[in-house]
Amino acid sequence: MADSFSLRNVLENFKSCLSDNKEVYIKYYISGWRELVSFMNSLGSVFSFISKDAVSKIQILENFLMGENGTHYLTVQSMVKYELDNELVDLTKRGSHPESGCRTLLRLHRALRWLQLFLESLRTSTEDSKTSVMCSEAYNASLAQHHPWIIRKAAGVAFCALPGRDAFFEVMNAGSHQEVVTLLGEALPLISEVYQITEDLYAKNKLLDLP
Ligand SMILES: CCCCCCCCCCCCC/C=C/[C@@H](O)[C@H](COP(=O)(O)O)NC(=O)CCCCCCCCCCCCCCC
Repeated sequence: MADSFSLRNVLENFKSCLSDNKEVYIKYYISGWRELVSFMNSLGSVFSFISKDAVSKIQILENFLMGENGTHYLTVQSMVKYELDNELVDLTKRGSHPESGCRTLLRLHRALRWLQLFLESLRTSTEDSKTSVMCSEAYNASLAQHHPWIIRKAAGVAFCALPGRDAFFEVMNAGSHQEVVTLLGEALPLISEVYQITEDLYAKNKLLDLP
């Protein structure tokens, strides 16, 4: 539910993501994204084209996880191995597997980089920092490179509708400004670790440019 969002829940999910041997559980990865999407929805309908796309990607992964081959989708590592071994991924151009788990997760993975940059700049921001500026800088340094002009344009319009820094800290629902900053300091290393493990795995398997 939109009004039950708390930054703490996001943190909990990303914490639960990592197994003892540093594999990434898809279940918690997508729960983390669901939390973030519910947060974004509470910010207003200008963001709905973004949340629709995120939800559809979360749903694709959830369907794999719940489906008959679900055991192969327990972790990002097992998914990559299973889909590659069974030639279930379109590697160079879109073909018979336009919605593979690998390419779908890659889209969220790139968005996780945006999140990491955005949260880091929120954490270190000062009273006169603007959320819209922090958000678009994080976007330009990450996701934007993968988006066509029209999406970049629409994203830019949406960013202008972001609440100011004070209100933003408020809706994160994690206590005082100082408490939010502390929590961000705890959350970021976890998010970064999940990001880096996925990035290395995708790089090793040459999956970073999946169509
Ligand atoms: C709170 C501010 C929200 C700003 C969100 C920044 C991300 C902007 C992304 C714009 C994406 C526009 C939608 C369309 C995307 C697709 O074209 C594109 C490519 O997909 P395709 O290869 O299947 O065609 N899709 C993507 O790149 C995946 C985008 C997933 C975006 C997820 C964003 C969730 C944001 C959650 C915000 C939470 C704020 C956190 C503060 C505590």
